[in-house]
Amino acid sequence: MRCTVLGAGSWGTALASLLAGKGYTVTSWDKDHAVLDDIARNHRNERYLPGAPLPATLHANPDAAKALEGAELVVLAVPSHAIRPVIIEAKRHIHAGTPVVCVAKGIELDTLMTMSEVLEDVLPVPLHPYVAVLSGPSFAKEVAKGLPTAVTVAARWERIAKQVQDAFHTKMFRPYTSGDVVGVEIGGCVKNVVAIAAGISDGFGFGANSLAALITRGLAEISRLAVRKGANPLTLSGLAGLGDLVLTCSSDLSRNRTVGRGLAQGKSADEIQRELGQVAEGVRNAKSARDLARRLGVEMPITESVYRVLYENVSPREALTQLMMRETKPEI
Ligand SMILES: NC(=O)c1ccc[n+]([C@@H]2O[C@H](COP(=O)([O-])OP(=O)(O)OC[C@H]3O[C@@H](n4cnc5c(N)ncnc54)[C@H](O)[C@@H]3O)[C@@H](O)[C@H]2O)c1
Ligand SMILES: O=P(O)(O)OC[C@H](O)CO
Repeated sequence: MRCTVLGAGSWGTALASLLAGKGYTVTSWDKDHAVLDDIARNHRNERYLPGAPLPATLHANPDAAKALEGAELVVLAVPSHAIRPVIIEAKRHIHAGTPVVCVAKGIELDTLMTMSEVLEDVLPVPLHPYVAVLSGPSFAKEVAKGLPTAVTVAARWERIAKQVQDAFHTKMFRPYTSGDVVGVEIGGCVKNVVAIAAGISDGFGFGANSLAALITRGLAEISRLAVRKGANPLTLSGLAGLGDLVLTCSSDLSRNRTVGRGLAQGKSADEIQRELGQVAEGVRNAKSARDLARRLGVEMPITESVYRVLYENVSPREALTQLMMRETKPEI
């Protein structure tokens, strides 16, 4: 099978490496030509996955048309804010009937569309059923090391979800299928925002009680938003919901959690992101998820608090006080 992975950052490279390792013919594309050069010449991506050897069968091409030539599977692995421009550019090179798998976790600013909604907005109607999303607890660094990982692949068409599941399945990478595209997307996106709150909590030296409360109440508000968008609530207790939320809130590998820790130390989001040198989707998603929640009339107090810290100059301490001192209410 010929696969094209658009985006050669940490996640795109980890997945491209996985697919190439299965014997598929895989080509990576990115706007950063230095990264592509490193992949093609040295079988490395020192910028995003330092130290990870990549299969010699993983190719790289800076020309999107050539990279997409003959693709039977297209993976979109750029950050969520780049999905629209990238698919606008790529669509004329994608043949009808080719599954397009989005692995970015986000809600678009301004339009407040999920990634599959953005793809359906750009792609011609006959291609819509071929859109899939892959999400779940999956740090690129661990996948690149071949550590056991399970994820969810959702598509409107069961046949497409199954096709994508088969394409990614290995001894160490186990995808489950789902028909609940929006549930998988909202879970994957909003967990990044809750992870920032978890990082703040950790940065303040708060303990296990706080973390458990954030994960549980975070899941409650993620589920409220997802259900309001038509999701099955059970999806949110799966890999793309609770699974990814627990992972991201509790591991130091998480970039979003790292942002939260930096905020607790008094750094600005810009400064922390510069230091990271990689995308932390929760920063943008705090705004888009909060705007979407307001538009749909869904209460999301943790998301609202993270938004205030990032966009309204409220100090993390003050945001915590506001969060804790809201009017008391029943749990469910
Ligand atoms: N890294 C992970 O562990 C991981 C795991 C699961 C999902 N994700 C999701 O995958 C998406 C990508 O994240 P990442 O970790 O690979 O980010 P990253 O910061 O490691 O890499 C982003 C890549 O996208 C490229 N890029 C950015 N804008 C572009 C544009 N307009 N056109 C072409 N290329 C562009 C950059 O050059 C870079 O190579 C995010 O939505 C993230 O939440 C990441
Ligand atoms: O490092 P983060 O916080 O962007 O999380 C990466 C993945 O989304 C984990 O599943």
